[in-house]
Amino acid sequence: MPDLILLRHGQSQWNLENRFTGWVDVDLSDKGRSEAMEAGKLIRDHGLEPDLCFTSLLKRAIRTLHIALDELDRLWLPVEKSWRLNERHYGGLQGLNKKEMTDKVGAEQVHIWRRSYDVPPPALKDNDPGLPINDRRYRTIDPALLPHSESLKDTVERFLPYWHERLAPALKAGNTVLVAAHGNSLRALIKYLDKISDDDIPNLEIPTGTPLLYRLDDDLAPIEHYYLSDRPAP
Ligand SMILES: O=C(O)[C@@H](CO)OP(=O)(O)O
Repeated sequence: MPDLILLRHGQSQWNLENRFTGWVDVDLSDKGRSEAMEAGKLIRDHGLEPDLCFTSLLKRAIRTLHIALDELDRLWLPVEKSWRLNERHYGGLQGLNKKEMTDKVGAEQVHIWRRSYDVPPPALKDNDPGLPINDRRYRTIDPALLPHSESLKDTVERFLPYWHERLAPALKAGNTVLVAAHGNSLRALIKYLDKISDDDIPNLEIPTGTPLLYRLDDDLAPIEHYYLSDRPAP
């Protein structure tokens, strides 16, 4: 029975400041580091032993993973990083304050940008220096694949090839897999795993730094899932 542990990064500095973050490479806050440590303890206390780790190209997820692995005394584990696990790209909203935008354009518009399934936020312009195409870490990626902004639907479409090519085979081979990623990239994966409808997905929220265990059958269909903080160790 393959086990998949999903871990949203701990609180970031921009979570704390209530700013749209997306692909901006913001680090963890002090609270985020503590959450990551706690996540490692929970994984250990529940007797889980990850074999392989996957994370994004963004330091809040990478650092969360490292802190959790340090707590597990498993810093030696193989870690694969991919842009496909990155947070949803928030386009022209990146860096703006969510409350200030709510005051400016109204709560309904902000909710559409944050949680609608297929409405992308305003796109970055072609000459924007902040475009991923100008960032060296994405230099090996086909530029046509790199976003100017993304809806959750777009995030699902770029995440799922990675599931099929890397995560699913690792699970089928019998590995316990730990994925340290982001609120919306994990919402994209969970939408697929749990067959959540486009209409229901806006209601799914994932807390920072709390391991979410999926127990899967041999075809990788979920048998059960729960947050490790929700139950005492078996
Ligand atoms: O700003 C972001 O990138 C995300 C995650 O923190 O925010 P939201 O919950 O609004 O999608």
